[in-house]
Amino acid sequence: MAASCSMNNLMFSPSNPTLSWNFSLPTTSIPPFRKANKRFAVFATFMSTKPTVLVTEKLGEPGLELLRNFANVDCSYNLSPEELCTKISLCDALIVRSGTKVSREVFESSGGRLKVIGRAGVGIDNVDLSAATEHGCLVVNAPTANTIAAAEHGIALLTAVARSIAQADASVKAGQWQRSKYVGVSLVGKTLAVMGFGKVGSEVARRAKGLGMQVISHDPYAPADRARAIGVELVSFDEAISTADFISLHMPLTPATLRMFNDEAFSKMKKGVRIVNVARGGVIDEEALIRALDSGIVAQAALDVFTEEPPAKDSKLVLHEQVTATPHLGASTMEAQEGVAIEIAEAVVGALKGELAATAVNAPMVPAEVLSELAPFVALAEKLGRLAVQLVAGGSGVKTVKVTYASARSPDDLDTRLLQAMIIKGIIEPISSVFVNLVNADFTAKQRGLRITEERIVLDGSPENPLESIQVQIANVESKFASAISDFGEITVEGRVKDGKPHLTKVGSFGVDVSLEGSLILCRQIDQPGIIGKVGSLLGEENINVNFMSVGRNAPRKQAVMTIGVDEEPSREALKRIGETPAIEEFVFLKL
Ligand SMILES: NC(=O)C1=CN([C@@H]2O[C@H](COP(=O)(O)OP(=O)(O)OC[C@H]3O[C@@H](n4cnc5c(N)ncnc54)[C@H](O)[C@@H]3O)[C@@H](O)[C@H]2O)C=CC1
Ligand SMILES: O=C(O)C(=O)COP(=O)(O)O
Repeated sequence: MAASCSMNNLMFSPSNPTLSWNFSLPTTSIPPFRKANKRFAVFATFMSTKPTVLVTEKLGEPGLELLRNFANVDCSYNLSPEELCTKISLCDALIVRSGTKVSREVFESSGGRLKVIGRAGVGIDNVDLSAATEHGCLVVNAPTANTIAAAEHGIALLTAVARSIAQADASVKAGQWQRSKYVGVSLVGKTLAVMGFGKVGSEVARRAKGLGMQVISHDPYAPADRARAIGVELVSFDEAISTADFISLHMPLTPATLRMFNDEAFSKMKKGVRIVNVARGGVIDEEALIRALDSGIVAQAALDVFTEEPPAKDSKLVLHEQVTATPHLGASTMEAQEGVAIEIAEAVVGALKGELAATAVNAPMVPAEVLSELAPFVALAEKLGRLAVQLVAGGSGVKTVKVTYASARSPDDLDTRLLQAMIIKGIIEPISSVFVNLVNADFTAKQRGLRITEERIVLDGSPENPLESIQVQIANVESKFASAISDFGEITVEGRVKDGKPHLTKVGSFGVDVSLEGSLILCRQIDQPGIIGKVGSLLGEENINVNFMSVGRNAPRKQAVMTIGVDEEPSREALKRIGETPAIEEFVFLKL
C-alpha cells in the first residue's frame, strides 16, 4: 500500500471547532469508508497510526518528549543533502535549525508526504519557502524563545569588541602580557546604531540604553512609537551608519538585505566603527568587510554568523586579527534551547493535527477567536466553490471568479484570506488531482490561470455576524444547468450560514433555501401543483433520503428552481426518471 494518503485539507469538524489546514499521514489501515467520508477518515487515521517526524539538528529534550507523545521521532543529525532527500519520503514533518538546507529537492523527494517544516528558531533563510508553498507544505518557526539569548549574545560581543576581550585572551594564553596594546573604548555616551528594530534589535537597544549608550535605529518597517517608548530614534540607513560608533545588525536575510553592508556602506561609516553581527552572514559583503578592516574604517568586528557556515578553515575574515568570531551561538543558551524546542514541538504537533499554526511563515496566521467565528463560513465558502465549478459545462475553461461578501463589518474588520483559499479549494479540487490548502491556494490558483476578484457589500445593521452572505460567480463560461446563469451572464451561487450550518440561498437569479449537506439535485420546472410530490416519491421509491427541499420561483406558475438535498447518491436510473418527469425542463446532480 502507498505510504501516504492525502485527505481533505483545511477542514472543519463541527464537533471540534478547529480548522484543519492539511493532512497527509501514512497509514496501513485506511478505513474502507475513507473516500465516502473524508472528514471522519482524518480522525480515524490519527487514531490508527503515528506520523513520523525527522529531527536533523540537536533539539532540547522537552521538545523531543512532546513530539514522542504524538509521533515517531527520528533524530538523525549531520545528514548529507542526499541522505536527507532519501529519508524525507518517509516523514510527515521535518524539524531543523540553521544548519540544514531545506532545498527544493527535499520537497520534490518527499513524494507529497512532507506536510510541515518546523524551524526551531527564527531565521528561515535556510528553507526554500517558495518550494514549500508550491508543495503545500506549511513552514512554522519558533520566533520568540531565543530572542533574549540572541540579544544577550549581541551585548556580549559589543562589550567584547569594545575591550578586545578575544584578542587579549588569546595573547595571555600565548604567554604574553600586553596591557598597553589592549586599551579599549568605553561604551557610555557612545552611539549605537541598531539595524533592524525587531524582537532582538529592540532588546539589544534596551540593554544598550542600560549601559549608558545613545541608541539610534534604522528599520523601514518598525513603528516609531515603539522605538520612542524605549528612547530610541528611528533614522535613515545613511544617518545610522554615518553617526554610529558601534553598529549592531538585527535584520533578516532577504533579497533586500543581502550584502547591504558593502563597500559603499563602509565608506560612509565613521573611521574606527565597531560592528557586531548576530543576524545573518549574508547581510555583509564579507570581502568588503575585510577591506574596511584593513583600511581601519572598521576597527573591529564581532561575527556570530557567516555567509558559509562553518566558514572555511583558512577564511581570511575569521583569521583577521580584528575579528572576534563565534560559531553561530546567538540562540545557544540552555534556556533558549529548551524554549525553542517546546515552541517548535507544539507548533509541529498542532500543524500535524491540522490546526492552523500561530507561527506559520507561509500561510496567513488567523487568531483562534477569528477562526472559530469564521468556521461555518469557511465550510460554506468551500461548498459554494464546489457547487459553482460543477455547474460549468464541460469544455468551458474556468478563468474568472468573482466573490462578493455581504457584511455589516467594515472591510478592515473581516479577513477573507481563509474564505478565499477555501473557495479556491472548492473550485480546483473537483476538477483536478491537486490538493489545495491554505498554504498553496494562491499559488495553485495562479498556476492554473484562475483570477479571483473580491468585492464587499457593506450592509447597515449590527456587525454581530462576520458575514451575511457569500456569492461566488464564474464568468465567461457556459453552464450545464442554464438556470444557474444570472441575468448578468455568470454562473452564480450564493449562500448564508443559518443556525451554524451552510445554506444555499441563490442559484442564478432564483432564490432557494437548502442546507448544504449530502448532495444536491437542482431542477428547473414549470411551477405547477404536484411536481414536488412526484419527484419526492420517485426518490422514495429509489430509497434515497431527502434531507431538504425548497422551491424558488420568480412568479407563480412560471419557471421555478427546485433544490433537493439528498443523503445518498441517486442511481443513473433514478436521475433518468427525474429528467423524464413532465414539466421538468433541466436538472443537475451536484456532489458537495
Ligand atoms: N545568531 C543567532 O543565533 C540568531 C540570529 N537571529 C537572527 O536575528 C535576526 C532578527 O531576529 P528577530 O529580531 O527575531 O526578527 P524580527 O522579525 O523580530 O526583526 C527583524 C527586523 O528587521 C527589520 N528589517 C527588515 N528589513 C530591514 C532592512 N532592510 N533594514 C533594517 N531593518 C529591516 C524588520 O522590520 C524587523 O523589525 C534574524 O535574521 C534572525 O535570523 C535570531 C536569533 C538567533
Ligand atoms: O533563530 C535563529 O535565527 C538562529 O539563527 C538560531 O540558529 P540555531 O537554531 O542556533 O541554528
